[in-house]
Amino acid sequence: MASIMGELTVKVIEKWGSDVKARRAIDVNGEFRELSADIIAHTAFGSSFEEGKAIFELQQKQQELLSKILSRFNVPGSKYLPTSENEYRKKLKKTINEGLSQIVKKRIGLTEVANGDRNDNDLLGLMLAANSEVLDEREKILRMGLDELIEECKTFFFAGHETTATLLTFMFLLLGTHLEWQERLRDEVYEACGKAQLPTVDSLNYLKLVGMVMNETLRLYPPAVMLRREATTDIKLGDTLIPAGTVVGLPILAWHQDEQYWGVDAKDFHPERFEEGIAKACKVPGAYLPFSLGPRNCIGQQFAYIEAKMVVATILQRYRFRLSPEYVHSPITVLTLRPQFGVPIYFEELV
Ligand code: HEM
Repeated sequence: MASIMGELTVKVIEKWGSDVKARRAIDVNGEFRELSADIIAHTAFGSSFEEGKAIFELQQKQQELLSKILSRFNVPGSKYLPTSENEYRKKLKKTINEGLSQIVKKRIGLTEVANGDRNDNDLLGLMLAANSEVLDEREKILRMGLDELIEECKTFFFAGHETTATLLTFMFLLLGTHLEWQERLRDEVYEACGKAQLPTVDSLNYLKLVGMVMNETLRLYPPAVMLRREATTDIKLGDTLIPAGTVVGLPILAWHQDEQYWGVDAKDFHPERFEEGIAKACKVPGAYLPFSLGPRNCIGQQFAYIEAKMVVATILQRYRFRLSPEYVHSPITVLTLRPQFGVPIYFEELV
């Protein structure tokens, strides 16, 4: 999986060649969104990645539409009216489900007829393998149907694509303005991974400074700025009663930048705070939750760490970079956080 991440990153870098030579700025937000979509399509669907990516692109349209709907006042029941927007929404959903259903059915067919011709190491293969093992009565009940498998594929793309792209984008914004940190990270990458060869998962484990900058980026720019939880029973929090059925918003971004938890430099880029790990960085460790906490926390956290380290290390090996003066700072939330006007970066090839 990690080698695919590295190979896809190199492909993207090669595509930048003419812009770099002509000293044109590159919007890394667009590039990282495409790269993370490619990575998740390959790791989720293996050899069927092209079909998977086409479906993911439709899912992206669905996300943008949902964000638009959520940001305006909606009359209850209006989603059932035969408006052109509602028709488009339904059509998108149908096309996505049919496309994914075909990929899954094709793979089930391959699994049954030609064992040697399938790739079980991708996410879909692993899900199908786990799904076909019926060990006892309890597991039989847990088996997923086609609809559930399709929903899982959609969740993985939705949850694992924009989020990692946001992390990478803001990391480049910060490293493109804190050039001394960029140099420190590059030295670390050279030492752990060498100057030219693709980093391995083992070598990524030695990238402590890269990990600190990643944690600090997720603190300042958490891709999920707000989480919601519904109280299933009446709950007392201090003196406040939260009645069952109440939806409570958890303001992650506000907690991540609160001086009472982080100190007076709460709004500044200061990766050293993570030198001794996450638990020691904050006065209240539960106030740092870019991946949420508890039983529904992020299942893809390690995947995201490996992906981000691989992309950053591969680029640092080859390029020095700085933020373009054209950059306009205006982060917005379109379900996840993103820079409204992109992040233009000038790259310079290292010889
Ligand atoms: C920097 C990258 C990422 C961030 C910041 C992030 C953040 C989160 C957060 C905050 C949640 C909890 C949502 C909630 O409770 O409402 C979540 C859930 C989830 N994430 Fe991630 N995520 C990232 C990358 C990924 C990746 C790469 C994958 C998949 C490969 C992934 C898969 C999931 C899934 C499947 C869930 C739902 C878990 C459940 O409901 O049980 N995430 N993520």
